[in-house]
Amino acid sequence: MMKIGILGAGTMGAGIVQIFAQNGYDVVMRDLNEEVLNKGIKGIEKAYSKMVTKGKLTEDDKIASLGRIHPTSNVQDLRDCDFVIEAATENMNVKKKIFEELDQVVKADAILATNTSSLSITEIAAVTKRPDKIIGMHFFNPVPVMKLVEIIKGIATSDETYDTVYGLSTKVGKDPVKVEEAPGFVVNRILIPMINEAVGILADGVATAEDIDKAMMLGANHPIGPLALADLIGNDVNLAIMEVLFEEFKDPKYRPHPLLRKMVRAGRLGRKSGLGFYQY
Ligand SMILES: CC(=O)CC(=O)SCCNC(=O)CCNC(=O)[C@H](O)C(C)(C)COP(=O)(O)OP(=O)(O)OC[C@H]1O[C@@H](n2cnc3c(N)ncnc32)[C@H](O)[C@@H]1OP(=O)(O)O
Ligand SMILES: NC(=O)C1=CN([C@@H]2O[C@H](COP(=O)(O)OP(=O)(O)OC[C@H]3O[C@@H](n4cnc5c(N)ncnc54)[C@H](O)[C@@H]3O)[C@@H](O)[C@H]2O)C=CC1
Repeated sequence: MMKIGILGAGTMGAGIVQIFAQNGYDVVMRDLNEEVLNKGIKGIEKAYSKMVTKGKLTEDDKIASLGRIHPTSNVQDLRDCDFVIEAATENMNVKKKIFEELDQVVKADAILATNTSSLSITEIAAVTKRPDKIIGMHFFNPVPVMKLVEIIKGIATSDETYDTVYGLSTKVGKDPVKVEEAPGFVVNRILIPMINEAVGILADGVATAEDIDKAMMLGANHPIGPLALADLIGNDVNLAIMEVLFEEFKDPKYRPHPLLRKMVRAGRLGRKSGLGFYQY
C-alpha cells in the first residue's frame, strides 16, 4: 500500500489525512508547528468519534486509523512517501517554495499533487525536475463528505500520473472528473464568482446576510447559502481565488469585491477564525 504524505494540517489537509488514514493508508502529516498539528489531530479525532456514534465506524477502526497518522513539522519525514498531497496556503510563491523543497526531499519516483483551488499546475511543476509527476488533486470542503475530486493535468503531466491519481481517488471513496488546466478549474470558476456576487449584494444593502442565504437555499435549492459557504471555505481562500481569476483572465467580471478584501484585512476569515459573515 502506498505511503501518503500530506502538507498542511488546516481545513483541507486535516480532512484529506482523515480519509486516507480511514481507508488504511499510513499518512505523514506535515505542518509548520505543533500547535497546528495538534489542532488538526483533534479535529480528526472528533470527526471519527462522531462517525462511531453514528455507527459508520467501529471504535477499533477509529483507534487503528488514528494510529496510522504520523504528525511532524520536519519535511525530511516525507522522504520515503510514494505520494504527497500539498494542501498549504493558496499562494503561488508559497507553493513554489514547497515544491522545490519536496522535489529535493521526496524520492524521485513519487507523485507530488497539489490541492490548489485555482493556481497553475504547470507553473508549480516548472520548479521541479519531475513535471510529469506533478498534478492537481482538488478535494472539496468538507473533504470526508464531498464526493468530487477534480484531477487537473498540467502541460507535462503524464497519463500514468493521471491514472494513479484516478485510482487513489476512487480508493478513498471519491468520484473524480478530468480537468484540463485553466484558472479556477471547473467548480471554483462558477462557485467563487457567485460568492463574490453575494458579497456585493450584501454590500449594496439589498438584503441581510441571513436573507441572501435563505434566498439561495429556498430559491435555488443550495444546501447552504453563499455567505455561509464563504465562511466554510475561508475568506482568505475566496479572495485568493478571485485574485487568480482576475489576474489570469484580465476580465473585470472577476474583480474581487472590496468588502471581501476588507473582511480578510480584518481577519474575518469565517469558521476557522471564529468570525466571518457569521459568528461561530
Ligand atoms: C474552495 C474550493 O477550492 C472548493 C470547495 O471546496 S468549494 C465548497 C464546496 N462545498 C460545498 O459546497 C458544501 C455545501 N454545504 C453542504 O453540502 C452541507 O452544508 C454540509 C455537507 C457541509 C453540511 O451538511 P449538514 O446536513 O448541514 O450538516 P451535518 O448533518 O453536520 O453533515 C452532513 C453529513 O456529513 C457528515 N459529516 C460532516 N462533517 C464530517 C466530517 N468532518 N467527517 C465525517 N463526516 C462528516 C455528518 O456526520 C452528516 O452525516 P449523516 O448525513 O450520516 O448524518
Ligand atoms: N478551504 C477550502 O474550502 C478549500 C481549500 N482548498 C485549497 O487547499 C489549500 C489549503 O487550504 P485550507 O486548508 O483552506 O487552508 P488553511 O489556512 O486552513 O491551512 C493551510 C495550512 O498550511 C500550513 N502551511 C503553510 N505553509 C506550509 C508549509 N510550507 N508546509 C506545511 N504546511 C504549511 C499552514 O500552517 C496551515 O495550517 C489551498 O491551496 C486552498 O486553496 C481546496 C479546496 C477547498
